[in-house]
Amino acid sequence: MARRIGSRYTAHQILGRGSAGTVWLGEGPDGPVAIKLLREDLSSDQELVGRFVQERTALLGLEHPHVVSVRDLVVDGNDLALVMDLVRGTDLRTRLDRDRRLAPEAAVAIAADVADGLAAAHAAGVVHRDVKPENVLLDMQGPLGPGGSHRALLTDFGVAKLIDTPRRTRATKIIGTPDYLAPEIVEGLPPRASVDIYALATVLYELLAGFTPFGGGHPGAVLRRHVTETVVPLPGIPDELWQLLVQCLAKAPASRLRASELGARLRELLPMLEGMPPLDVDEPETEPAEEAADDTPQSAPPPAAGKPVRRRGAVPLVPGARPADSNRDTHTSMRVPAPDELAGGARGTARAPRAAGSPRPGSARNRAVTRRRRLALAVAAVVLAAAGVGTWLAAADDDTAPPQDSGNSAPATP
Ligand SMILES: Nc1ncnc2c1ncn2[C@@H]1O[C@H](COP(=O)(O)OP(=O)(O)OP(=O)(O)O)[C@@H](O)[C@H]1O
Repeated sequence: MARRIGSRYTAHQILGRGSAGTVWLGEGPDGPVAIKLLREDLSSDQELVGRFVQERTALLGLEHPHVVSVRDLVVDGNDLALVMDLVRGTDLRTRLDRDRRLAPEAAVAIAADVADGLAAAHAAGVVHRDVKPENVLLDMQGPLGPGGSHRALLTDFGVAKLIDTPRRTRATKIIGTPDYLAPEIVEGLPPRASVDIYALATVLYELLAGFTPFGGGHPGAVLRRHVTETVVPLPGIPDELWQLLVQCLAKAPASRLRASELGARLRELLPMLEGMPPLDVDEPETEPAEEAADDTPQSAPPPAAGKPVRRRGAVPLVPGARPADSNRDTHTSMRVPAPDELAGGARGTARAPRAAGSPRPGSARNRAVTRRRRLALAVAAVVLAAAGVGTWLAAADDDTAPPQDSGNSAPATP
């Protein structure tokens, strides 16, 4: 059923729902548009409405081929709406759900588009703060790009910032999507442009691998990994691409590339990646939920003991929000962990991509492989002990957990 939004727009049909509201296919004076109608509890918040109006210029000013432009802001009675360019296509999460992994050329082309969009935003002083596949739209009506990829456009600019008002989120709270949160945010520092680079590198890793570098298990474990763990190389990834990922996933924000440079470097890699098939990587084991300590996010239902939890996110962007027809819980709202919580605990760590076909940790097959290796090691121990180097074996005993560097340094190349 059609619905009037302000005096100039009509919303015809729901395109989808997110945690902040519903996106409608609509019509305006200049043709079709997408209208994001914010949830009623948000639109009735006077402080939030004030911020929308204040940020109007920044939100409306962004024009770029890889950014979904906001055309208008409507404040009308109980309605608070963002009127955007309509993108005829799908979002990158839907594409990933369908294909699981993309060929490196297509993945890099999409990431380069997003980097270019970010470069324009950062030049205008706007930090996105919520770069993730859900916020990348693929234009399926335009011409195809490298590797058959569709043009990618970044959407939802400024929305995270607007909703993240001091009253809603005290300084000790983290707002965002755990898998894509830069370590400095986890540590409570204010988000700068480099958080978008970290999030984009996480998205690129996910496009290549089919999972995020630090995701899996309870959101608290995910946040800790961002701060303490080093990204583990993906089997078969070209070295130049890996180095770029590592640089942009650096713990130190200053070590990451700027968006414009990242876009240019990614495009330089495209010819080299032409025709390369998707990487042959299996998803690492998801940790059981009971690893969650006392940092259960607000409003998240307690997971059943021992039951694996879903890989992404926990609770909506705004406490109390529940996407009505979406099964994607993509945001978290948690307190900033204390330093000892971030540093401590091996639980939920030691995730590593496995080459396809290699056994999962803890599986029967893995235990059989482990037994065989232990036997081989025992035999080797006898030989080595005879040679007087038996101590070497003690260090080599744990063959199931890959080495994890908890520092900030870049890992070795694959
Ligand atoms: N400008 C647009 N043109 C076409 N479809 C859009 C547009 N913006 C959003 N959509 C679609 O509307 C749906 C909901 O988008 P929305 O931005 O509200 O949520 P989200 O980003 O998926 O989740 P969240 O807001 O919780 O991060 C998505 O499936 C997206 O594909």
